[in-house]
Amino acid sequence: MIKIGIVGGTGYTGVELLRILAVHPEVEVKCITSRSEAGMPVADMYPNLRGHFDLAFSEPDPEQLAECDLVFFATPHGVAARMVPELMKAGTRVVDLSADFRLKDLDVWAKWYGMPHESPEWAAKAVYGLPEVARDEIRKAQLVANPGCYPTAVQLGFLPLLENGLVDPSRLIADAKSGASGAGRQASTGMLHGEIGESFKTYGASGHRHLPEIRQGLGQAAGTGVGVTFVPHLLPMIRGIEATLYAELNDTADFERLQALFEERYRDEPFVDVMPFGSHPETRSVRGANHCRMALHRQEQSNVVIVTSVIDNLVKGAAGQAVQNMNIMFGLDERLGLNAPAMLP
Ligand SMILES: NC(=O)C1=CN([C@@H]2O[C@H](COP(=O)(O)OP(=O)(O)OC[C@H]3O[C@@H](n4cnc5c(N)ncnc54)[C@H](OP(=O)(O)O)[C@@H]3O)[C@@H](O)[C@H]2O)C=CC1
Ligand SMILES: CC(=O)N[C@@H](CCC(=O)OP(=O)(O)O)C(=O)O
Repeated sequence: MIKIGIVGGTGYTGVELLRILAVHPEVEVKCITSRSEAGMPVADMYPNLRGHFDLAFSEPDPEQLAECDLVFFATPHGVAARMVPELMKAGTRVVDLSADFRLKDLDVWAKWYGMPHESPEWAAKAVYGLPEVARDEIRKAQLVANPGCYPTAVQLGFLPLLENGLVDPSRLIADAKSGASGAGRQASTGMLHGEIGESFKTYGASGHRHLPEIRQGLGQAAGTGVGVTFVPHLLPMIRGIEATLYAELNDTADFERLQALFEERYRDEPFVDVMPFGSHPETRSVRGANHCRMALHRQEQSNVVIVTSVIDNLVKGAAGQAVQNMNIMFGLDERLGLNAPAMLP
């Protein structure tokens, strides 16, 4: 059994990790940390986990964490950068759900996250954990930077177009919407039901910290710098991201082969579903599931290809993708613990 530690077990992504790991046949969760709830049985706080975990939350203890085979960090930015070097020295493997190890340019990281990076050495060595791009590197990695939620939905939708040089990489648009769980569990006025219910708004339209992450990933796929306009929106729902992506085709004749190209690109990917041309993927079709569903569209007399891409921000956008990465790192079937279809309605 793989011995697992989770730092930040009381947050939304932490409890989602527990929900997935509760039915994973190859893992044993050894410690789940929370500073504010240390001593409280996990199942008292999260009754959905009654009967699955006997553990109580504990203070983060570097020695106890170093005894694990793999530690997930489900913590705010900055925590993993501080704690990871010691775990690396102990030979423990890490999947970090925060953004600490996602960006290779640490000046850019410091600008967006408002602090200097505390572990430049490991930021350089970390593997960006988008399995559909970096499966072989993830297999060998000691430290995996789990992608952000918006960057997952956006990159998966654009990748086939950019990898094949079919669109103008300088004029990409990602219009993305998220449910409120994307902001985490800590209380804030802006996230009260009374503030976001019956309403819909953009935020971060002049710049969001996922923009440099999206640029980095798409730039690698295109083999050149990309120009992306990324605008996030907050939806009055709990889970889910929908990203509507726009790109200008270099040659409209290519349109005919786009559907086949997308199907071929993702044919062997267990968690990417290319739906029939013109479909409208819904967030509820991936709710609680590790899938990204996408579809292609074209409007009459237009050279713009539209890709709509949906994920559950807490699953393929966070905890599910983290478990997928763990499965790859330990040579397991990638789908273990992640086979459940979405909940409908
Ligand atoms: N929510 C989402 O959809 C997504 C989130 N992420 C990222 O995953 C990470 C976790 O997100 P989320 O679960 O939403 O966050 P939450 O705010 O819901 O939870 C944060 C957790 O971290 C713990 N924590 C906070 N500060 C520290 C610290 N200094 N040392 C140790 N533990 C700490 C908290 O417990 P306590 O304070 O009691 O120790 C809590 O358990 C974030 O970096 C987030 O950006 C990534 C993709 C999607
Ligand atoms: C709705 C909402 O607030 N979403 C969050 C999503 C970001 C997130 O989860 O952070 P990571 O970079 O760790 O992925 C936001 O826009 O800040």
